[in-house]
Amino acid sequence: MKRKYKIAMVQMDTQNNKEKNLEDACAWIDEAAASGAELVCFPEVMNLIGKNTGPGGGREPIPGYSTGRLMEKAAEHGIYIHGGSITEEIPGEKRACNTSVLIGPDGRILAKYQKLHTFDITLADGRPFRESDRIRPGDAVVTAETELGCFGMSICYDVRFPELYRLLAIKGARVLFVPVSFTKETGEEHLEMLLRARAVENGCYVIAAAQTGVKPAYTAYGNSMLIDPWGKVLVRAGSETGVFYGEIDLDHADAVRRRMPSLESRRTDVYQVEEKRK
Ligand SMILES: NC(=O)CC(=O)C(=O)O
Repeated sequence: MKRKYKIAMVQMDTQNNKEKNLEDACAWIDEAAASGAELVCFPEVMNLIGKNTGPGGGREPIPGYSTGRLMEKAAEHGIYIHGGSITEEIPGEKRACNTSVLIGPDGRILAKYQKLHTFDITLADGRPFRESDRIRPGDAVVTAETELGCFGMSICYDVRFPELYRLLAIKGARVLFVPVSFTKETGEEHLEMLLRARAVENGCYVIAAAQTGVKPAYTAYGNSMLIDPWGKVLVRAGSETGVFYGEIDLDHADAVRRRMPSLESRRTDVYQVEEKRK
């Protein structure tokens, strides 16, 4: 297993032309691979936001067109790609899923995760935002064992539910994916705090590649972040698009867990988080 490697987070301003979004994503993958990144990570809804004005449809099966493009790029460069998320067509279902994939260096999908917690809130200006009108929540907690260590999967609003991350850590995760498209208002107040808390309480790296820019329903916060297991913000973007680089060091992650053994000190005789569906 590789203990130290370079990662790339792609901060995107995804809009309503899927083909353009994917062309940009592929160019960023080429750039990241050329600079030595072994894992490239994308934000939530990386391929399309809004009604597609380019060729092709909106929702897709997985594997399908967008994940196929990422799979080709992973195989071409021999790297891992975390595909942020896309809107997944579910056969026979009215609602789609908000779904992440992790793709291995041979171009195959290693793990697929459907967002568990849908973002149903009232926005700062009083408008309701109900992701569950369009998105059916998933029902599985997903980790992926790889040559780069064990990854825990999650998406955006999930970051507000610490039980999920505790379960991911118990299942072996050392690096947590949190692709986001946070609103500017909630991001300014909460995003860094939530990401750092999930990192510290679980002794894990957190990779949060973000959406930026003005979307149909809200302005996205940007601020992609890589956090280390001690809670240190190693890399932080602003509101610009582009590729941001950092390093994962699993020996450092082990050292942090030795220094602060809070996972081991849990009182499972008094309380427990439990995975209900396997
Ligand atoms: N957009 C989201 O899913 C989450 C978000 O903006 C928030 O939790 O705040």
